[in-house]
Amino acid sequence: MKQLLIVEDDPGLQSQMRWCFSDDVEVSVASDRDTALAALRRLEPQVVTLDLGLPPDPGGATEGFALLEDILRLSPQTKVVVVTGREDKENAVKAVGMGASDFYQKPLDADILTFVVNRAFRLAELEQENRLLASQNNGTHIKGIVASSPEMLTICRTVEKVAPTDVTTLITGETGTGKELLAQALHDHSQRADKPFAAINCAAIPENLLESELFGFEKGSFTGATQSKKGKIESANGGTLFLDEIGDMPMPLQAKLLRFLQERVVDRVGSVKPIPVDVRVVCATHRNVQDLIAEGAFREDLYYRISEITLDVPALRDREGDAIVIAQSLLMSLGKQMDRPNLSFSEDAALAISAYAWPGNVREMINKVKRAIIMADDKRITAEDLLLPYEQACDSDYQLNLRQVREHAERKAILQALSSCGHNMAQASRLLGITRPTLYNLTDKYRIETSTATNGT
Ligand SMILES: Nc1ncnc2c1ncn2[C@@H]1O[C@H](COP(=O)(O)OP(=O)(O)OP(=O)(O)O)[C@@H](O)[C@H]1O
Repeated sequence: MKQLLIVEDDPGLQSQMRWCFSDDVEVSVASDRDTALAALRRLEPQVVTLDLGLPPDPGGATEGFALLEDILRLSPQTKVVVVTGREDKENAVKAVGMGASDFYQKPLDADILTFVVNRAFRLAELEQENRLLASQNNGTHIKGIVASSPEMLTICRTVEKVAPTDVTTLITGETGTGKELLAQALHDHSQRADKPFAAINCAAIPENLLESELFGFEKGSFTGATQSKKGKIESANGGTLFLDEIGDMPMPLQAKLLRFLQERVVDRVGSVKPIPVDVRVVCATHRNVQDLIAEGAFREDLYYRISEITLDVPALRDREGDAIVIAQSLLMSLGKQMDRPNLSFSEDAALAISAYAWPGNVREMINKVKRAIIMADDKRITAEDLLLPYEQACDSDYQLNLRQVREHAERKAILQALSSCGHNMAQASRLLGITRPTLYNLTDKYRIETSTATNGT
């Protein structure tokens, strides 16, 4: 939602100015410097109109200039439109020199004022988009990958280095972390980019069909094989073959794949004539391959073949700062696609996004952002729209104001005390220096689970 703060000490002008703006702008008013600063902190307006002649110096401009400095220091991205008297060009120019984005001269003309203010909103919006794009491009030149965490930027750099080589690469990581995206990036950044990228999900195809899918078959090799068909490996010739969920490949096929990787020829089902194929192989799995080897479900020799280079993609919760930049980028792209382009996250949503553990990683985030775009009542998406638990936001480093800092600290101390004395409420309350009823009130307030605290006497 567009937030406009009007700083004006004349009540008549205040209400005239209020009426200039349509419903899509939320207008608030302040008559002096302190009220204006409080509103700035609370509402974070994108645009402020600032009458330089404020009390205690309504005839001069000292208080107005002091406030202008405060605003630009506290919130440099806020666009300040300075309002001056008709003869007061000098101060207007000085204000712009100090960092105001524009000026407007009295007497009030509704058309000009809305024009100037809307231009300031547009500028604020463009700058916001720019900041977002700059943070997305933060070191990664890989299409589709949004990242700002050092962990992910390192992975992207490795991809850029490894891509031009032909080494067989294994990408591991939880589901939805972007393994397929990275496999595609390895292809796009290689000499093979203009050749096919053929992907196959080894877990999605029934065991009896996987062999012919991968290696192809000759006419008449089984019932229903009315003509010969190339397999995925052959169809990737010259390009890249992406074997997703390689950990789920059945043992007999692992042997056949190993032979292919060693000899670089495929034997179609029902054929005795090996066909040479030139592909670069990239594999991925969300499973722990070492465990599979220990269980006897994966061939160790195949593992060494496919993991000449391994990229271990961290879970979203282990990438500091990535969740919020990816969520912002998804909101922009999905918002446009779904015809709700001007949505933004409320503070509680941003906090909840950073604090949530994202077990389904980016895939889960895509679903939640899509849902929120549909559910949001106005321009601000809340934690509730995202179906994220608000209390988890307390774990975040982002703190909006003192209340939140205090609540965060209180909640953390209670959780620590409870866990250090085995959820014994009496002990925990002594440790915290409060009474047991107070502790119960606080655990209710912060919705802290006390069900294990049955022995709290
Ligand atoms: N860093 C990122 N920036 C933007 N989008 C991302 C990022 N990582 C993943 N995505 C998106 O999230 C979705 C899931 O990614 P992808 O399919 O690559 O994950 P995966 O690890 O291969 O998942 P699975 O193991 O379930 O196959 C895709 O739509 C992808 O575009």
